Amino acid sequence: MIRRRERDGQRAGAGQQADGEEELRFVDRTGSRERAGRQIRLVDMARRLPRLVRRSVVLAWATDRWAAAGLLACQVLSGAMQAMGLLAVSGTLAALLRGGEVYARLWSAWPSLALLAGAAAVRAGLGITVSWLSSRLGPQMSREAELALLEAVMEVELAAYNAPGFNHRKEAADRGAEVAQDLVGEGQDLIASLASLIAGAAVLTAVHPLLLPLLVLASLPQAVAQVGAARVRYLARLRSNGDLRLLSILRWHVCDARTADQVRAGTMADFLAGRYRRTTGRINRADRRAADTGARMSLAGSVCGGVASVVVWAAVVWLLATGRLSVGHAGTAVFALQAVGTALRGLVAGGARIMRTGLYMDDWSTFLEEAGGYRMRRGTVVPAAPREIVVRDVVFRYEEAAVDAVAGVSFTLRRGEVVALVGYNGSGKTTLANLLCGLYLPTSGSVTWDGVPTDALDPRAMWSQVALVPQEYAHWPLTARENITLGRTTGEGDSAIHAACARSGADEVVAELRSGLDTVLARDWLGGQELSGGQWQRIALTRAFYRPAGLVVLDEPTAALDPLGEHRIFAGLWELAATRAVVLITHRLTNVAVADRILVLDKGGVVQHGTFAELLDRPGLFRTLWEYQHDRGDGTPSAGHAGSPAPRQRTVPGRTATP
Ligand SMILES: Nc1ncnc2c1ncn2[C@@H]1O[C@H](COP(=O)(O)OP(=O)(O)OP(=O)(O)O)[C@@H](O)[C@H]1O
Repeated sequence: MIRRRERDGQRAGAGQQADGEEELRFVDRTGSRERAGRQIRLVDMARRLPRLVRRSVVLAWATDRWAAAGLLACQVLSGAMQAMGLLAVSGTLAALLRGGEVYARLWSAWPSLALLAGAAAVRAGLGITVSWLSSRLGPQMSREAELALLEAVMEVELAAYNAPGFNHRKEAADRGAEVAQDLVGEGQDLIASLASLIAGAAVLTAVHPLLLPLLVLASLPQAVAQVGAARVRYLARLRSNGDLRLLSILRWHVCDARTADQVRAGTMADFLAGRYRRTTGRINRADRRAADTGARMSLAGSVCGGVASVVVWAAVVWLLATGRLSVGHAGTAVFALQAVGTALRGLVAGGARIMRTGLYMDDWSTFLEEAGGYRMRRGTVVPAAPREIVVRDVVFRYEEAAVDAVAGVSFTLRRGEVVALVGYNGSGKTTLANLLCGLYLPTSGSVTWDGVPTDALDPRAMWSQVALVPQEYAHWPLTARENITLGRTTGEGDSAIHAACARSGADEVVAELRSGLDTVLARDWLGGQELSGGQWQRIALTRAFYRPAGLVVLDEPTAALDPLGEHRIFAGLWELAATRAVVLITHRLTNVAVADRILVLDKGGVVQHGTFAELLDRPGLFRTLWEYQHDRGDGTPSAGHAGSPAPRQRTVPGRTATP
């Protein structure tokens, strides 16, 4: 019956609301984790526990070896103290129950009493030490795990972000890093329970060998129930992962300053709250189902455990009645039975918890090992600024896409050239630029930098030769200086930054900043300042002017600029291209007049190429696009559109007629 409920829970979490309404849900591939979660059983747990405890010790050791060693020593000592305490109980009872005068009995019992008090005091002290060391070690372990995850994420191929499976694995790993700190407490509880169990079991066996096996058998029903409840809770959480992700994204969009105006002006509050409420409703239903099932399992386990305990106590009474056990030993057995019972329950409950944490940690460590399956495995050739980038028959298809984003493109880009990419939305311009930069690797065909394919180049060395200003550039919450240098400084200091600002038009922006280049470009920070969209774009463009890179890619570089700002950028483009290869992507066709060559893309392929004048002269997609933009009502294209930069006259040495 319990199994059937677990299966029902899975169906309900798979994408359909209880009221039958279909709703947008994240792709959430929990297949392998689901299988792992279903394996949480007593036998698997017993098999995996040593490995999990070892992992917790190794992680703790790597984080802070003194704290880890201290914790282990405390637990071993605590177990020894427990055994000593139980022996002292036995000694005390034996002395007190012996015949004779009461003062004499008390006198003979006092060494055991003193030992009992001493052991209790030492255990209390050890408990405080354990909690002190654990609270120092736990958060550190999570931070170390987070850092390792960040480092792994920065080492993956950019293409990974287009794969739903990768994002899911990354989030599962994130949860693993978050719970890494629980491993300390859980590992400690487990070691403590084990130490108590060994101590209690030794004493119990010494009292009578029948008692320990009986107690273990009596504890089994509760153990099975607890592990079952842990499995149900883990699986419920796993199946709610997609919804939990949706909630965190909704929260971010509702609270973020950049979307706050649209939430209000778009009167989206009720819509977003409704979506949030429905999602939490689904999670709550799954949680409630798991809690109910877990409680039913625990109840069944407790009832069976209760009946089994009666058998154990009956055995003690029988041993006492038949003279197989002295009264003193029977008293010791009572304490030892309680101690061992508590330790066994602790062992199982702690085991179930650490098993669950272990599954999350598995997600984390698997991610680190494989970087979500997308670790960069490129070559080691260190390139100089490229003289020639050759694109040959390049095809690129995004993971799980039905069609190619770039379909059989060939052309050559040379140092000193400005090549413009134009075309409809979604025609593959940005993807092609990312292929030139080696951010993506071709599905087939090749992109070579001076004869070396991009997958054979050392990626960091290659990207140090790339200055990319994407359509959506980052607004780093850093100083203006750091926002321009991106952490890469030259020997020239601020003078190089000011020179780049002068070329991009950001000099006016920096001049108005409260602390100049030291101003943090985010209002949230003390003394920070926020910029307008166009001011941010000038800062982003300055990055390209500042960076000593051989390839510059500008994707819609002036979309937010005023006409003066735009004029400055395009007037400075030839100067920028003097020592570099420049790729320009823009929908404002008047601006592509500055390019030496224009490639017109449609559905991922190059359908036209040529100079600005050549393309305007011929019928084709470029002229159609031009007419859409500049049609003056009489159907004639306005080739001499006022304000458009003069077509570039300079020729590039070695330029070929082919694209
Ligand atoms: N991350 C992605 N995952 C899957 N498909 C993508 C991704 N990015 C782009 N695409 C698809 O690839 C195709 C080319 O997109 P690309 O961004 O290169 O076009 P573009 O010409 O730069 O468009 P725009 O002019 O709108 O910027 C489109 O069909 C798009 O849907």
